[in-house]
Amino acid sequence: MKNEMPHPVAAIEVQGLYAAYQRQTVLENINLVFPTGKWTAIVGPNGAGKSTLFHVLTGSMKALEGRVNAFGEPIGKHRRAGQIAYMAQREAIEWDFPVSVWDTVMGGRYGHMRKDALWRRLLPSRWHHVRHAEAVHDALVAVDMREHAARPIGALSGGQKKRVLLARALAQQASILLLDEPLAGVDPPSEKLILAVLRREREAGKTVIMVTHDMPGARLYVDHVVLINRFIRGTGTPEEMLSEAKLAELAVSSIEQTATDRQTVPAASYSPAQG
Ligand SMILES: Nc1ncnc2c1ncn2[C@@H]1O[C@H](COP(=O)(O)OP(=O)(O)OP(=O)(O)O)[C@@H](O)[C@H]1O
Repeated sequence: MKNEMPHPVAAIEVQGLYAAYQRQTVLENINLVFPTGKWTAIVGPNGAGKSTLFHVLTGSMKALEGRVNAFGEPIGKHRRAGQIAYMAQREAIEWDFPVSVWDTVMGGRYGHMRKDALWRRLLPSRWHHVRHAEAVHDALVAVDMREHAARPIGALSGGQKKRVLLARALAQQASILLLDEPLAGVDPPSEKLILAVLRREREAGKTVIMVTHDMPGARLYVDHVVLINRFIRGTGTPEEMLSEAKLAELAVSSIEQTATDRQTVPAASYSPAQG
Protein backbone atom coordinates (compact mmCIF):
# COMPACT_ATOMS: atom_id res chain seq x y z
CA MET A 1 0.00 0.00 0.00
CA LYS A 2 1.29 3.48 -0.81
CA ASN A 3 2.30 5.69 2.10
CA GLU A 4 -0.10 8.66 2.05
CA MET A 5 0.97 10.25 5.36
CA PRO A 6 1.69 13.95 4.83
CA HIS A 7 4.94 15.37 6.21
CA PRO A 8 5.49 19.06 6.76
CA VAL A 9 9.13 19.26 5.70
CA ALA A 10 10.49 18.20 2.32
CA ALA A 11 13.18 15.53 2.40
CA ILE A 12 14.98 17.54 -0.28
CA GLU A 13 14.13 20.96 -1.64
CA VAL A 14 16.01 22.35 -4.65
CA GLN A 15 15.73 26.05 -5.40
CA GLY A 16 16.95 27.89 -8.50
CA LEU A 17 19.57 25.27 -9.34
CA TYR A 18 21.84 25.60 -12.38
CA ALA A 19 24.57 23.08 -13.22
CA ALA A 20 27.07 22.99 -16.06
CA TYR A 21 30.03 21.09 -17.46
CA GLN A 22 32.69 23.46 -18.73
CA ARG A 23 30.64 26.10 -20.58
CA GLN A 24 27.55 24.00 -21.17
CA THR A 25 24.54 24.21 -18.86
CA VAL A 26 22.77 20.90 -18.40
CA LEU A 27 20.34 21.91 -15.63
CA GLU A 28 18.52 25.24 -15.59
CA ASN A 29 16.38 26.87 -12.95
CA ILE A 30 15.51 23.61 -11.22
CA ASN A 31 12.93 24.08 -8.46
CA LEU A 32 11.83 20.86 -6.87
CA VAL A 33 10.51 19.24 -3.75
CA PHE A 34 11.07 15.58 -2.95
CA PRO A 35 8.42 14.75 -0.34
CA THR A 36 9.52 13.02 2.84
CA GLY A 37 8.60 9.35 3.12
CA LYS A 38 7.55 9.12 -0.53
CA TRP A 39 8.93 7.22 -3.48
CA THR A 40 9.74 9.57 -6.35
CA ALA A 41 10.66 8.62 -9.91
CA ILE A 42 12.77 11.02 -11.96
CA VAL A 43 11.98 10.50 -15.64
CA GLY A 44 13.64 12.07 -18.65
CA PRO A 45 15.38 11.18 -21.91
CA ASN A 46 19.08 10.30 -22.19
CA GLY A 47 21.23 13.33 -21.47
CA ALA A 48 18.39 15.14 -19.65
CA GLY A 49 20.57 15.88 -16.61
CA LYS A 50 19.16 13.24 -14.23
CA SER A 51 22.56 11.89 -13.10
CA THR A 52 23.90 15.44 -12.93
CA LEU A 53 21.13 16.32 -10.49
CA PHE A 54 22.23 13.38 -8.33
CA HIS A 55 25.88 14.50 -8.55
CA VAL A 56 24.83 17.87 -7.14
CA LEU A 57 22.69 16.28 -4.42
CA THR A 58 25.54 13.97 -3.36
CA GLY A 59 28.06 16.81 -3.40
CA SER A 60 30.33 15.30 -6.06
CA MET A 61 29.55 18.28 -8.31
CA LYS A 62 29.14 21.92 -7.37
CA ALA A 63 26.11 23.77 -8.67
CA LEU A 64 26.63 26.99 -10.58
CA GLU A 65 23.80 28.59 -8.67
CA GLY A 66 21.00 27.57 -6.39
CA ARG A 67 20.30 26.06 -3.04
CA VAL A 68 19.60 22.52 -1.85
CA ASN A 69 18.10 21.78 1.54
CA ALA A 70 17.39 18.46 3.21
CA PHE A 71 14.79 18.43 5.96
CA GLY A 72 14.83 22.23 5.95
CA GLU A 73 18.61 22.61 6.43
CA PRO A 74 21.58 22.82 4.05
CA ILE A 75 21.98 19.36 2.54
CA GLY A 76 25.72 19.17 3.42
CA LYS A 77 24.86 18.71 7.08
CA HIS A 78 22.77 15.62 6.30
CA ARG A 79 25.38 14.28 3.89
CA ARG A 80 28.02 14.49 6.57
CA ALA A 81 25.65 12.76 8.99
CA GLY A 82 25.41 9.86 6.53
CA GLN A 83 21.72 10.47 5.94
CA ILE A 84 21.90 10.46 2.15
CA ALA A 85 22.75 7.17 0.46
CA TYR A 86 23.56 6.95 -3.23
CA MET A 87 23.47 4.05 -5.66
CA ALA A 88 25.39 4.90 -8.81
CA GLN A 89 24.73 3.41 -12.24
CA ARG A 90 26.46 0.05 -12.70
CA GLU A 91 28.71 1.54 -15.39
CA ALA A 92 30.12 4.06 -12.89
CA ILE A 93 31.83 1.29 -10.89
CA GLU A 94 35.22 -0.40 -11.52
CA TRP A 95 34.09 -4.03 -11.39
CA ASP A 96 37.55 -5.49 -12.07
CA PHE A 97 38.84 -4.11 -8.79
CA PRO A 98 39.73 -7.13 -6.58
CA VAL A 99 37.27 -6.59 -3.75
CA SER A 100 34.65 -8.87 -2.26
CA VAL A 101 30.90 -8.35 -2.13
CA TRP A 102 31.12 -7.97 1.68
CA ASP A 103 33.80 -5.27 1.52
CA THR A 104 31.93 -3.41 -1.20
CA VAL A 105 28.80 -3.27 0.94
CA MET A 106 30.90 -2.31 3.97
CA GLY A 107 31.78 0.81 1.94
CA GLY A 108 28.27 2.01 2.79
CA ARG A 109 29.37 2.14 6.46
CA TYR A 110 32.48 4.31 6.04
CA GLY A 111 30.65 7.55 6.81
CA HIS A 112 29.38 6.07 10.08
CA MET A 113 32.82 4.63 10.92
CA ARG A 114 34.34 8.10 10.60
CA LYS A 115 31.87 9.30 13.19
CA ASP A 116 32.78 6.54 15.66
CA ALA A 117 34.52 7.89 18.75
CA LEU A 118 38.32 7.86 18.54
CA TRP A 119 38.67 5.24 21.27
CA ARG A 120 36.42 2.93 19.27
CA ARG A 121 38.44 3.44 16.10
CA LEU A 122 41.65 2.59 17.94
CA LEU A 123 40.33 -0.71 19.28
CA PRO A 124 40.97 -3.90 17.33
CA SER A 125 38.29 -4.16 14.70
CA ARG A 126 36.57 -7.14 16.35
CA TRP A 127 35.59 -4.85 19.25
CA HIS A 128 33.83 -2.15 17.30
CA HIS A 129 32.97 -3.91 14.09
CA VAL A 130 29.79 -5.63 15.23
CA ARG A 131 27.33 -2.81 14.49
CA HIS A 132 28.78 -2.28 11.00
CA ALA A 133 28.94 -6.02 10.29
CA GLU A 134 25.29 -6.38 11.29
CA ALA A 135 24.27 -3.59 8.94
CA VAL A 136 26.18 -5.22 6.07
CA HIS A 137 24.73 -8.63 6.87
CA ASP A 138 21.17 -7.26 6.98
CA ALA A 139 21.61 -5.38 3.70
CA LEU A 140 22.97 -8.48 1.96
CA VAL A 141 20.09 -10.57 3.29
CA ALA A 142 17.60 -7.93 2.07
CA VAL A 143 18.88 -8.26 -1.51
CA ASP A 144 19.33 -12.04 -1.22
CA MET A 145 23.12 -11.89 -1.68
CA ARG A 146 24.38 -13.07 1.73
CA GLU A 147 25.65 -16.36 0.33
CA HIS A 148 27.76 -14.45 -2.23
CA ALA A 149 29.47 -12.25 0.39
CA ALA A 150 32.96 -13.69 -0.14
CA ARG A 151 32.90 -13.57 -3.94
CA PRO A 152 34.84 -10.95 -5.89
CA ILE A 153 32.45 -8.37 -7.36
CA GLY A 154 33.84 -8.97 -10.85
CA ALA A 155 32.42 -12.51 -10.80
CA LEU A 156 28.80 -11.38 -10.41
CA SER A 157 26.05 -11.26 -13.01
CA GLY A 158 24.52 -7.92 -14.02
CA GLY A 159 21.49 -8.33 -11.76
CA GLN A 160 23.70 -9.40 -8.83
CA LYS A 161 25.90 -6.33 -9.30
CA LYS A 162 22.84 -4.10 -9.06
CA ARG A 163 21.75 -5.89 -5.91
CA VAL A 164 25.20 -5.37 -4.34
CA LEU A 165 25.08 -1.67 -5.17
CA LEU A 166 21.64 -1.47 -3.60
CA ALA A 167 22.90 -3.35 -0.52
CA ARG A 168 25.73 -0.83 -0.18
CA ALA A 169 23.18 2.00 -0.13
CA LEU A 170 20.93 0.10 2.31
CA ALA A 171 23.86 -0.60 4.66
CA GLN A 172 24.22 3.13 5.14
CA GLN A 173 20.83 3.14 6.92
CA ALA A 174 20.18 6.63 5.59
CA SER A 175 16.89 8.55 5.58
CA ILE A 176 17.13 9.34 1.87
CA LEU A 177 18.03 6.87 -0.88
CA LEU A 178 19.16 8.30 -4.22
CA LEU A 179 19.16 5.51 -6.81
CA ASP A 180 20.40 6.05 -10.36
CA GLU A 181 18.58 3.56 -12.58
CA PRO A 182 18.34 0.72 -10.04
CA LEU A 183 16.25 -1.32 -12.48
CA ALA A 184 18.25 -0.84 -15.67
CA GLY A 185 19.46 -4.04 -17.31
CA VAL A 186 18.41 -6.42 -14.54
CA ASP A 187 16.80 -9.83 -14.96
CA PRO A 188 13.08 -10.08 -14.03
CA PRO A 189 13.69 -11.81 -10.64
CA SER A 190 16.21 -9.11 -9.63
CA GLU A 191 13.79 -6.41 -10.76
CA LYS A 192 11.03 -7.89 -8.64
CA LEU A 193 13.34 -8.16 -5.65
CA ILE A 194 14.67 -4.60 -6.02
CA LEU A 195 11.15 -3.16 -6.29
CA ALA A 196 10.07 -5.13 -3.20
CA VAL A 197 13.09 -3.85 -1.24
CA LEU A 198 12.37 -0.25 -2.23
CA ARG A 199 8.73 -0.60 -1.30
CA ARG A 200 9.77 -1.88 2.14
CA GLU A 201 12.18 1.02 2.58
CA ARG A 202 9.43 3.51 1.74
CA GLU A 203 7.04 1.75 4.11
CA ALA A 204 9.69 2.06 6.82
CA GLY A 205 9.52 5.84 6.32
CA LYS A 206 12.54 6.31 4.06
CA THR A 207 12.46 8.76 1.16
CA VAL A 208 13.25 6.91 -2.06
CA ILE A 209 14.26 8.90 -5.14
CA MET A 210 15.11 6.92 -8.25
CA VAL A 211 15.95 7.67 -11.85
CA THR A 212 14.11 5.24 -14.07
CA HIS A 213 13.19 4.53 -17.66
CA ASP A 214 10.77 1.82 -16.53
CA MET A 215 7.37 3.43 -17.00
CA PRO A 216 5.22 0.37 -16.16
CA GLY A 217 7.16 -0.12 -12.90
CA ALA A 218 6.91 3.58 -12.03
CA ARG A 219 3.16 3.62 -12.70
CA LEU A 220 2.73 0.71 -10.32
CA TYR A 221 4.99 1.65 -7.45
CA VAL A 222 5.89 5.31 -7.05
CA ASP A 223 3.97 8.10 -5.30
CA HIS A 224 5.44 11.06 -7.10
CA VAL A 225 7.02 11.74 -10.49
CA VAL A 226 9.41 14.44 -11.71
CA LEU A 227 9.75 14.94 -15.46
CA ILE A 228 13.04 16.55 -16.40
CA ASN A 229 14.87 17.56 -19.51
CA ARG A 230 17.34 20.29 -18.64
CA PHE A 231 14.35 22.13 -17.12
CA ILE A 232 11.63 20.63 -14.92
CA ARG A 233 8.90 19.56 -17.33
CA GLY A 234 6.33 18.55 -14.72
CA THR A 235 5.82 17.14 -11.24
CA GLY A 236 2.83 15.26 -9.88
CA THR A 237 1.28 11.88 -9.40
CA PRO A 238 2.18 8.93 -11.68
CA GLU A 239 -1.34 9.14 -13.15
CA GLU A 240 -0.80 12.77 -14.16
CA MET A 241 2.85 12.63 -15.21
CA LEU A 242 3.10 9.25 -16.88
CA SER A 243 0.09 9.59 -19.17
CA GLU A 244 0.78 9.00 -22.86
CA ALA A 245 0.15 12.72 -23.48
CA LYS A 246 2.68 13.87 -20.89
CA LEU A 247 5.34 11.42 -22.06
CA ALA A 248 4.77 12.55 -25.64
CA GLU A 249 5.29 16.18 -24.49
CA LEU A 250 8.51 15.13 -22.78
CA ALA A 251 9.70 13.44 -25.98
CA VAL A 252 8.94 16.63 -27.96
CA SER A 253 10.83 18.65 -25.36
CA SER A 254 13.88 16.53 -26.11
CA ILE A 255 13.48 17.08 -29.86
CA GLU A 256 13.23 20.86 -29.29
CA GLN A 257 16.35 20.70 -27.19
CA THR A 258 18.47 18.93 -29.77
CA ALA A 259 17.17 21.32 -32.44
CA THR A 260 18.49 24.38 -30.61
CA ASP A 261 21.96 25.09 -29.30
CA ARG A 262 22.32 24.60 -25.59
CA GLN A 263 22.86 27.71 -23.56
CA THR A 264 26.47 28.37 -22.68
CA VAL A 265 27.73 30.01 -19.53
CA PRO A 266 30.49 32.58 -19.30
CA ALA A 267 33.17 30.81 -17.28
CA ALA A 268 34.54 27.33 -16.72
CA SER A 269 32.08 26.07 -14.19
CA TYR A 270 32.49 22.37 -13.61
CA SER A 271 34.08 21.82 -10.33
CA PRO A 272 34.70 18.26 -9.18
CA ALA A 273 33.96 17.32 -5.58
CA GLN A 274 33.01 19.77 -2.92
CA GLY A 275 32.73 19.03 0.78
N1 LIG B 1 31.68 14.78 -17.04
C1 LIG B 1 31.02 15.39 -18.02
N2 LIG B 1 31.60 16.31 -18.81
C2 LIG B 1 30.93 16.95 -19.79
N3 LIG B 1 29.62 16.72 -20.09
C3 LIG B 1 28.98 15.80 -19.34
C4 LIG B 1 29.63 15.10 -18.28
N4 LIG B 1 28.72 14.24 -17.72
C5 LIG B 1 27.56 14.42 -18.40
N5 LIG B 1 27.72 15.34 -19.37
C6 LIG B 1 26.68 15.80 -20.30
O1 LIG B 1 25.66 16.41 -19.51
C7 LIG B 1 24.39 16.11 -20.03
C8 LIG B 1 23.54 15.48 -18.95
O2 LIG B 1 24.12 14.21 -18.61
P1 LIG B 1 23.50 13.29 -17.49
O3 LIG B 1 24.41 12.10 -17.37
O4 LIG B 1 23.22 14.08 -16.28
O5 LIG B 1 22.12 12.86 -18.18
P2 LIG B 1 21.13 11.69 -17.79
O6 LIG B 1 19.74 12.30 -17.85
O7 LIG B 1 21.53 11.05 -16.53
O8 LIG B 1 21.29 10.69 -19.04
P3 LIG B 1 21.19 9.07 -19.12
O9 LIG B 1 19.72 8.74 -19.02
O10 LIG B 1 21.73 8.78 -20.48
O11 LIG B 1 22.02 8.49 -18.00
C9 LIG B 1 24.60 15.20 -21.25
O12 LIG B 1 24.58 16.00 -22.41
C10 LIG B 1 25.99 14.64 -21.00
O13 LIG B 1 26.63 14.37 -22.22
